[in-house]
Formats: sequence, C-alpha cells, structure tokens
Amino acid sequence: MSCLVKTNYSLQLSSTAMAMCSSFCPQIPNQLRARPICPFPRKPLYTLSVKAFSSETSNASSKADGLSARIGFLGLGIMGSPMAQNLIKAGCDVTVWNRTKIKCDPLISLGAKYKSSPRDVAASCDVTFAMLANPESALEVACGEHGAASGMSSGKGYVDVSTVDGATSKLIGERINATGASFLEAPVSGSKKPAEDGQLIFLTAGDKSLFELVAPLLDIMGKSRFYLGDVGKGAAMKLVVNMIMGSMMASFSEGLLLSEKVGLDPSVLVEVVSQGAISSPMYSTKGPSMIQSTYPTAFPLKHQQKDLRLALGLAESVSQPTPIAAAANELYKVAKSHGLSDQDFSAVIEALKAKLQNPPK
Ligand SMILES: NC(=O)C1=CN([C@@H]2O[C@H](COP(=O)(O)OP(=O)(O)OC[C@H]3O[C@@H](n4cnc5c(N)ncnc54)[C@H](OP(=O)(O)O)[C@@H]3O)[C@@H](O)[C@H]2O)C=CC1
Ligand SMILES: O=CC(=O)O
Repeated sequence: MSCLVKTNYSLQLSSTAMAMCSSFCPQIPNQLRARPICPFPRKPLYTLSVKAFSSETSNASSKADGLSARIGFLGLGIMGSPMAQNLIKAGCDVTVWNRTKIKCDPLISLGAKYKSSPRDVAASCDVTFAMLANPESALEVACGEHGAASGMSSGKGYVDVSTVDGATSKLIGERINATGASFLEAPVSGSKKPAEDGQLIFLTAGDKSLFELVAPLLDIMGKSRFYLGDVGKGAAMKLVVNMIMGSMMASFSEGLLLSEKVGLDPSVLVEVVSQGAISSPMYSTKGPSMIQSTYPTAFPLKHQQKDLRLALGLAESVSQPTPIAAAANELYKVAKSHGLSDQDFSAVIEALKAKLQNPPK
C-alpha cells in the first residue's frame, strides 16, 4: 500500500526547478518535466508526490499523460459537479455527461464539452471518471446500453469514484478490461466542501499504471491518495470508513438529545466534545444545525444508509460481528421511511425523536 499526502510542506517547483530535478532524477516521466503551470493554479501541480510515479509503462499513458489527457466526467451530483469543476478550473480538457442534462450547463459555461451518452464521452476521452449514486447506477452507466464500456478501447482508462461494494467494482472492472482499457476504483472520503476545496481523500485500487497516470488529476481534486492493491480494496476501505462515520453520527445524535432531556445546553455539549479526545470536524460543523433541526444536504442520508448496508454485507462475508453498525443502520432506515432520504445524513437524529419512533401507518 502506498499513500501520498499533500501537506503544507509540499513544494511547488518552478519549471527551472523541475528541469534541475529531472536531470537528477532521469526516471521522472517526461510529462512531469517543465510543464507550463495551468491557467488557474489553485494548488501546487508539482509536489513531492512525483515520487509516486514508477517506470512501469501504462497502457493508457501511451495515449496521453494525466494533465493533458482528454478527461470525461459522468455523474454531476453533489460530488461530481465540484470535482469536474476543479478539473476545468485547473485548465484540463473536460467532457461531461449527466442523466439530468441541466446539471451539465454550469460546467459547459465554464468550458466543458458535452456528449449525450456515457459511451460518447468514453469514446472521445482518454480517461473517464464516474461519480454515481450507488452500485446500480454505477453499473448502468459503465455497462448498460450506451454505457461507457461500449466507448472504451485499448489505451483508455476508466476511474470509478462512486461508493460501491467490491463485487460491483469488480464487475465494472472486468467489463472495462474486456475492451482492452484500464480500470481504477477510487472512491473518495470527504464531502461536499472538501470536493469544492479540492481536499478529497482518494482510496484507489486496481491498475497501478492508471493510478500513476491520473495522480496529477487526483491531486487537483484531492489532498491525498492511497493505493491499496487489487480492485475491491478501495471499496472495502471506503465502506469501513463510512461504517464508522454512520455509527459516530448516530451516537452523536443520541448524545445531543440526551443532553437536552437532562437539562443541558446541547451547544455546550458540542463545544465540550470539540475540545476533547473525541473531537471531529463532523460534530463541530453539523452539531449547530442539528440543534436547530435543519439538515442542509452535504452527504444525503440515503447514501449513508446505502454505505452501512454495503458495509454490513462486507462484514457478513467474513463473519465479522458489527452490532453497532447494524443498530445504526436501523436508525437510518427509520429516517428514510420518514422521507428524510435526501436530507443530510445528520437528519438521522430525527429517527430518535419520540414522534418518529413509530413508522407511519
Ligand atoms: N455527498 C457526499 O458527501 C459524498 C458522497 N460520496 C459518494 O459519491 C457518490 C455520489 O454522491 P453524491 O454526488 O452526493 O450524490 P447525488 O445524489 O448528488 O448524485 C448522484 C449522481 O448519480 C446520478 N444517477 C443516479 N442514478 C442514476 C442512474 N440510474 N443512471 C444514471 N445516473 C444516475 C445522478 O444523476 P441525476 O442528476 O440525473 O439524478 C447524479 O449525477 C455516491 O456513491 C456517494 O455515496 C462519497 C463521498 C462523499
Ligand atoms: O461518504 C461521505 C464522506 O463524507 O466521506
């Protein structure tokens, strides 16, 4: 496993410095030498993460290196839109598609091209990213009629950044590989704001050469990237992380409501929690709105419940007991049954309020 983290210590190298560095490090690929800085250099393009590149030859790299690749982006929801936007703002050549076409329009205004099907996007691009809601939509967009696989061929790459289970990811990977193209699963940790800020954490697995090729693109959209091995490992890491997160939010919800019932000020609880060993940005950012019973959507509750369901399936596959996650999953199911699917997942607190304890008749 390898992990690269962009920190404040990462160096933005000038073209001259890159040229000097390249002369000492002949293994650095040409595409990393003296590349002109993109028109919108929001973040350092040349960081110490160049060390991640290996000398392995990539199927996909024969056509284009990461930054100059023609990039496709499928799925422009809460996460996909800002991710694609960051690529466009960094000067990349991006072609978009979304089931609901109107969501493409702001990106087209920023300079993106548009194609009317995943197949057409994949056929016209070197590397295609997909950010879909769930396993069903990820499969449909990759492998369905007019799906991306029908536009893939040798020399291209497909990077699925959706949160799905390992079995779905493997199916997609096999279908993509059957066309001669390369496949990388790369689900992300981090929500709407990190996506907007280019601060996502990529949990990748699959074709290592494709990982290396798209690393500069991942670095535009994210702050760190892990390479975890064979397809399925990235999905598994993401599901374990989100299993923990879903349980944490359910537990935090119980604490907020209990504090209020025993006469404490829940805002003070949020403050106390934020100063101690269990502090988390999730509590300090979501706590104040939860106290107001408002749940502006960053991570839809239906996706958190999907992740818990998939994590429980993963645990079942290896006979690992996960009683806390199972209990949390039930709460998210109650919240869904009360029409809270599209609210932020912090709306799970509503499932603990007395009036919601009995499902609607
Ligand atoms: N929001 C978050 O904080 C995070 C989300 N994730 C994961 O990222 C993925 C996307 O999340 P997010 O952007 O929040 O979700 P959204 O619900 O905002 O977007 C879902 C996307 O999937 C598309 N889609 C859904 N069903 C289909 C279908 N049958 N065929 C084609 N396209 C379909 C939607 O298209 P349309 O616009 O037409 O509905 C939309 O583009 C999920 O897997 C989620 O678990 C990961 C990390 C953080
Ligand atoms: O999947 C959600 C996240 O915040 O990460």
